[in-house]
Amino acid sequence: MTSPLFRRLSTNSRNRAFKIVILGQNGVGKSALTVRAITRRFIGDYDPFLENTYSFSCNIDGDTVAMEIRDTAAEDENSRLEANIKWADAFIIVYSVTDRCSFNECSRLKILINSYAKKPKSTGQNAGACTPIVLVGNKTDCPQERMISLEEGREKAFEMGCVCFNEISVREERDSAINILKALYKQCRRPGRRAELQQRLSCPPLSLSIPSSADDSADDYAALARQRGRRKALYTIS
Ligand SMILES: Nc1nc2c(ncn2[C@@H]2O[C@H](COP(=O)(O)OP(=O)(O)OP(=O)(O)O)[C@@H](O)[C@H]2O)c(=O)[nH]1
Repeated sequence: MTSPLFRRLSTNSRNRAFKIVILGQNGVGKSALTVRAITRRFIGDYDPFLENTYSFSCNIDGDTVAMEIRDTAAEDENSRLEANIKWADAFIIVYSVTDRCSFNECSRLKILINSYAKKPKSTGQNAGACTPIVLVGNKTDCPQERMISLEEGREKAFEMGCVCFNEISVREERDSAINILKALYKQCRRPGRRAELQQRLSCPPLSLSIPSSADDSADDYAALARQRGRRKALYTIS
């Protein structure tokens, strides 16, 4: 990915951009999601060994928001993964709905985030419990190859304490990727939102939300939460 649209960042950048790391097993579409979010384009093939951090800005409800997004490489060794987790403010964990292995990998990544994520300054809480994570099931354009149902994805998001869950097709959908980034930002950076989120995530009931593109799912999600004896989904991003 060498497009001049991208500005590569040094790892010790001091700007105050919102930092997001994309994690997931190889081949799930991390690079595709990153490129789609920044350029709205879908490019078929990406170098699986490249890890890149990109800066860009986007308009969120009239505000220009600076973001840094790190697309991690498939072969990242654990020490690199640890560094990436420590760097981030928030995470997108991606699996492919056509690949059960990639789905199982999400739980391992959540455990690593629990171990390594930045500790919130304001509280002595477990860092992982307060770390905003979005779970994304990609490749919904391959229904014949689907191995993970929407319900399984939602259940996993509950288990992992994710703030959002959505299924998308990076290939087919132009705006889903950027909507996920915006949703994550809104959950974390709006004035007062981060503290509220941390407080709620530190409680046993999980707080979950649905990006605006999945409005229809919000009621289902809330119903699932009630069925499981958990609090109704706390946020619906508009
Ligand atoms: N059908 C389909 N293919 C996709 C989609 N998103 C990505 N792909 C394809 O999946 C393959 C892997 O995509 P990448 O973006 O390189 O995946 P990655 O997770 O970055 O892979 P690594 O760099 O190896 O970790 C490529 O051939 C993409 O074209 C999608 O939504 N639908």
